[in-house]
Amino acid sequence: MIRTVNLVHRYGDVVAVDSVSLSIPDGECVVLAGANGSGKTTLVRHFNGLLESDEGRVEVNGRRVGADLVAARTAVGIVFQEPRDQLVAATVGADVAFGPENLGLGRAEIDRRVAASLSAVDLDGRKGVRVGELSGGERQRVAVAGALAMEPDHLVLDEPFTGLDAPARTSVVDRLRELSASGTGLVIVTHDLRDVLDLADRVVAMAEGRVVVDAPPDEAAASLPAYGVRVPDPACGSTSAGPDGDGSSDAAPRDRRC
Ligand SMILES: Nc1ncnc2c1ncn2[C@@H]1O[C@H](COP(=O)(O)OP(=O)(O)OP(=O)(O)O)[C@@H](O)[C@H]1O
Repeated sequence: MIRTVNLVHRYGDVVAVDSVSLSIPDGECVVLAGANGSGKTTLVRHFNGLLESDEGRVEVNGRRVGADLVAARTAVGIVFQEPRDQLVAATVGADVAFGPENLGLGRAEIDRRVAASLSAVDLDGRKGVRVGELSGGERQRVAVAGALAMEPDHLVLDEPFTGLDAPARTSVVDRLRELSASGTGLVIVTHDLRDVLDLADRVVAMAEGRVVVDAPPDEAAASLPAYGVRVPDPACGSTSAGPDGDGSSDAAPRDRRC
């Protein structure tokens, strides 16, 4: 369980997260939506202690995050927007092994985790491949595998579809669907719900640092465009976004999907 209580984060005069209280039970798939700058990334960086709060607190499994960072980072894995920046080793296998090695696990356990994590993202047998030879979608999946190798209760993905073409997006969504079905909690950060709405148990939307929507997807969908969040068009072939979103690219044919 991830829990924030009246969490406030400021960057100088900017209140990026403004008194957010949120509980995310184990196993739940939450889509965290909102326009650019609404505070999503800042909020999730608190989930495993990458930032310190100005006010309020964050707990993971009932413990304050700052009191046990290793426990928080083991329970909550985060994959950021640009996976290229997160791959730390030369080969796929070495990269995925990096986290478990830092936990001080034995070789057999590390090898088991690497194999299971690569299998979960459909990259079985690719551990010897050099990271530089991977496509964008494959790099994203290696980043997810690296987080999975920590065997987290919750996997947080910040804009996991940025820069991916349609087949790569589909591949990542398929993997996320399987992970969710196998019990891993997911928090998917996005300003575009087209790929993920049907995965979600719950949609939380932010605007100006506050939670403005917290509801099941069917209920949430109608109010999201007003907060700059693209939602799938039931007629298929177009999307809608409010004035605060980046709906300017909606008309681009390459961006359309059903
Ligand atoms: N390192 C930083 N220094 C100063 N201001 C920041 C910093 N990071 C974010 N901000 C500001 O905090 C607010 C929230 O930003 P944040 O990145 O958390 O929002 P977001 O919803 O994740 O946006 P995006 O979708 O663009 O990543 C914005 O006003 C942003 O400009």
